Amino acid sequence: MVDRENAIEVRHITKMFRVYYDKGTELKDKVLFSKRNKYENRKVLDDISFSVKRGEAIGLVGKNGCGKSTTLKMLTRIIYPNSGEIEMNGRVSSLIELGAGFHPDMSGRENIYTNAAIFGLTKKEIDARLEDIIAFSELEEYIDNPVRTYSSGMYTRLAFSVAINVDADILLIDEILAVGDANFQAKCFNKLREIKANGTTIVIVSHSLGQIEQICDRSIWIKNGKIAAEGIPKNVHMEYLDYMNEERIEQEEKERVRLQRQEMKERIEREEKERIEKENEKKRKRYGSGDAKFTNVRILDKDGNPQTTFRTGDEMTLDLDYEVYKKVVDGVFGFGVFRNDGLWVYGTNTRIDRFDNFDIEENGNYKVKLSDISLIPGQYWVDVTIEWGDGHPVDYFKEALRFEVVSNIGDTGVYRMPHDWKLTIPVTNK
Ligand SMILES: Nc1ncnc2c1ncn2[C@@H]1O[C@H](COP(=O)(O)OP(=O)(O)OP(=O)(O)O)[C@@H](O)[C@H]1O
Repeated sequence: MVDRENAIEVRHITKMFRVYYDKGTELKDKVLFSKRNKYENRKVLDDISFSVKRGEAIGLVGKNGCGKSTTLKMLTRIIYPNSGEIEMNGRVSSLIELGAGFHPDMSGRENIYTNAAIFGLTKKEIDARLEDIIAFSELEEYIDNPVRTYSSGMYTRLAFSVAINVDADILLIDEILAVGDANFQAKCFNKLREIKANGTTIVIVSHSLGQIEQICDRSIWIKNGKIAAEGIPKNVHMEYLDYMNEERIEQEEKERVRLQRQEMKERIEREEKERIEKENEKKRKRYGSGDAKFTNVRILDKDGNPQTTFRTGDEMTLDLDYEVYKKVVDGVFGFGVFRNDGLWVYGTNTRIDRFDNFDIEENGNYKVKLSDISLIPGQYWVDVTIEWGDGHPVDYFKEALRFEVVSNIGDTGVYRMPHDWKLTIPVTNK
């Protein structure tokens, strides 16, 4: 011990635990990951040093899993650090694993003797304080029954009574004040203050910051394996609570970002699905046996130039190249015109137009001249087709061409019906 004033000296301790990976439950995961490294070494405490003066009471605080109990277990020598040193100056009594030394078949009284003996008390010393121990435990009626017949509360009461009556120099307590009923808790709490007043060194791990503030002179906050702060409990706890609050806000922020990312992922997936659907839709716009196919399709004006805008009454020509991959017997060429709202305006083919039967054997071209497109202004689609004689499609090319009709006349409907007015009333040109 470097400083005789110190009851506890912890110097540069590091503690690692092996954390085992979950290999997954499915056979596939087990096979895939069978050779994977099965664990990693997790550093729970990273080069921690602190000391506790004789008669001083300190509290260890920090969020779940930060290593408070691990520290206490190392002080009790239930476990050992991977590196660093711990020195304890005095007899240690620990309220960590309550009643760990109890024998279930022995009575409460017998267990008091064996347990107190472990703490180093002689039979005489135990005799002297037996009544106090039994009285504190409130187990007078049951003290000669085997402890296996005790409820967990009774068990805890007995263990606590022994541990605080063995006159230890150093008392290590892990969340002990959270056990037992409220009355017993209050009794333990008062007893601890009494023990402290008598000069016992105390180290407490508790989630109840209030309890630590009432008993301890100092708090040590452990965070990410290091000591984040130490000092007057109230001040350390304030800092710790601020941090926890910030972390909670950060968690909420993280959760918000996670939700946003999920939404974005879902949107991308939805858009991709829509894109695929559109693609399929496009594919559906062209179907047939594929024995022949349109290769180049366009609309020409009356001068033979490609054009997509026409006036009502203009001339237009559909100019369609096709390739043949397999002879189409009794082939039929056709076309249909649709307004962009889907209205079928017109349709015909070479069979309807009484062509003699012909086979489509070689690459070629066909043209359809529409000498007077008497359509009302709007957008129009043209479907072009190659079919077998029985009407089955070879290449049905839906919406292969688009054109627009413009006019400044202003009549309405689908197509301009040729018409003559004969007025019987006199008309005056103004
Ligand atoms: N025997 C062990 N093997 C593997 N990991 C362990 C072992 N004991 C503790 N740990 C891990 O070490 C870390 C610290 O545990 P410890 O019990 O010391 O935390 P704590 O601060 O007391 O938490 P709590 O407030 O929840 O009691 C945790 O992540 C825990 O899972």
